[in-house]
Order: sequence, then C-alpha cells, then structure tokens
Amino acid sequence: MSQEYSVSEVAQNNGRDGKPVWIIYKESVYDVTTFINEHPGGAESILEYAGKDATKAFNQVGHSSDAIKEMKSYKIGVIRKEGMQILSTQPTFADIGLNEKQKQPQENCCESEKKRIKFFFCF
Ligand code: HEM
Repeated sequence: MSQEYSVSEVAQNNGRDGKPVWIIYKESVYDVTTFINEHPGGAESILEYAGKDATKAFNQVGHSSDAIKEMKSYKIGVIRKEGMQILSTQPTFADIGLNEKQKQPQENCCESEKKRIKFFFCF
C-alpha cells in the first residue's frame, strides 16, 4: 500500500529552511527536491508550487509524455482521503453527542410527545 500524506503534511515540505520540495499532482505526492535544478522549465516554476497542488499548472504547460513518465520516479505516496477515514470507523454515541438516556430507540422519544399531545387535546 502507498504511503499516505495529509495536505498539511505536504504543505510543510515547501523547500524553505532546508526542507524538501514536495508537490501534489492529482492524488499523488512527489518529492522533487533533487529534480528542481534539472527541470528543463527551471527550478522557479516548480518552487512556486512547493508544498502545494501543482496539477493545474503542470497540465497547463502541456508536459510531454516523457515528462509524465519521469515524474513517476519521484512519487513518494498519495494524499490521504480525510473524509473516507472518518467513515471507515464506526462512531460511538459519545462521538455524535448522545448521552446514555438519548440512546433509547426513537419510538420511546415519540411516546412522551404523543402523551403530551393527547393531554393537550383533552382540554
Ligand atoms: C515532477 C514534476 C515535473 C517534471 C518531471 C517536469 C518535467 C519537465 C520536462 C521533461 C520538461 C521539458 C518539456 C517536456 O518534455 O514536456 C518540462 C518543461 C517545463 N515545465 Fe516541468 N516538470 C515538472 C513539474 C512542473 C511544474 C509543477 C511546473 C509548474 C508550472 C512546470 C513547468 C514547466 C515549464 C514552464 C516548462 C517549460 C516549457 C517550455 O519550455 O515550453 N513543470 N518539465
């Protein structure tokens, strides 16, 4: 399985203060630290997207299929799907803010409401 990174983890690797240069392309993460000085389009064009999503910019340049192939050799992982991670774990009652009493099935809640309505119409 691919190593997963959050968007904020990638953002920390922005090439500043000796940090590596990571970019996002589609759902994948690339460490292009050693490549920036070899980049035919210049280091600056990549550094602008250090720690960020470079998908749009990369596509807009119209990179050749060789460039896309070369890019693959810098892949270090994929972006973690935060939403999917939350869904994959069963929430507890406490997670959704319910206490022991509120765990009662829905009908029990409605019963007291029905009684209240009946009482109201008696008068
Ligand atoms: C791992 C990532 C990247 C790889 C492997 C890569 C590779 C290359 C290669 C091989 C070329 C020569 C032309 C070609 O074959 O298409 C190129 C040109 C270029 N790249 Fe990248 N590139 C990367 C990321 C980026 C990013 C993020 C940008 C941001 C805008 C960028 C901007 C450019 C520009 C402006 C050129 C010059 C185009 C021209 O002279 O017509 N590249 N790149």
